[in-house]
Amino acid sequence: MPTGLEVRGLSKRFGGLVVAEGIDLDLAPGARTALIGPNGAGKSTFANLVTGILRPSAGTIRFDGRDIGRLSERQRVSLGIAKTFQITNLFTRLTVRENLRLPVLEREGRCMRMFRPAQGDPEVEAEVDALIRQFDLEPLADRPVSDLAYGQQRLVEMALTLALRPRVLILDEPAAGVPSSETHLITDAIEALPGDLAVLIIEHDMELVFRVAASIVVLVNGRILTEGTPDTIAADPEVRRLYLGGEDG
Ligand SMILES: Nc1ncnc2c1ncn2[C@@H]1O[C@H](COP(=O)(O)OP(=O)(O)OP(=O)(O)O)[C@@H](O)[C@H]1O
Repeated sequence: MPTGLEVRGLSKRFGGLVVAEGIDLDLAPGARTALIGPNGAGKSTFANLVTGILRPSAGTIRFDGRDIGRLSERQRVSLGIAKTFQITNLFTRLTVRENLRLPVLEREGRCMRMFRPAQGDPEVEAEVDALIRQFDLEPLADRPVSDLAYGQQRLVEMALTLALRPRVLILDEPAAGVPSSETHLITDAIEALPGDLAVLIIEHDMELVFRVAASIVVLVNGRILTEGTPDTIAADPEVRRLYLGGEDG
């Protein structure tokens, strides 16, 4: 049985506007694939189709061989398909540690415990501590999220998503809005993700993309223009002309 995510012929129309057309994409365990393309190419739409936020007009989405195209977003999360939380989902007045407890408890179906102090639960605390260590957040763990630099807040966002224990992780513009002096935090965090996790990175920062991706898919006008290793993509004249800003770019 095939493992991982297998997308075939995925299409999406908004009225007469075609925003995804016949997209085929596989994400096996351990994949580090970047989805790049100009503004409006359909990258976020693709992510929303995979996570179930949007319904496709045509095509199939399989996970471990099972057709998941009709499952809700929540059902897909419980199977292990997760997209990074947006920063707006962080409780900025709560500490990093307090924020991280929430998805751990949520995953365990123990939301009710939020009404009682959760810090007494050693299993939850051990897991939260491990996430804090993984993302190098130890010195900040007991500070309110609002005290953190933007890049660090984006790390908390990634840690929150990892707390759901996904098998496929979609990072939707993880470096967007992050000052260049903090981009290394994001790159390092992506490089430190579990080796067997399948990761799809949607990102405009080409330095980040070329550092972390093993494979790059170029989307233009809702269609895959080309895909390949970073070296192949960097050398592709059409990609350079259409996306990377010309032959000299
Ligand atoms: N709900 C919607 N209704 C109508 N059109 C939409 C909707 N969502 C997205 N679009 C259109 O779909 C196209 C693809 O948008 P999408 O956000 O997926 O592109 P993108 O590649 O992620 O762009 P960016 O890099 O700017 O985030 C755009 O033309 C956009 O205007």
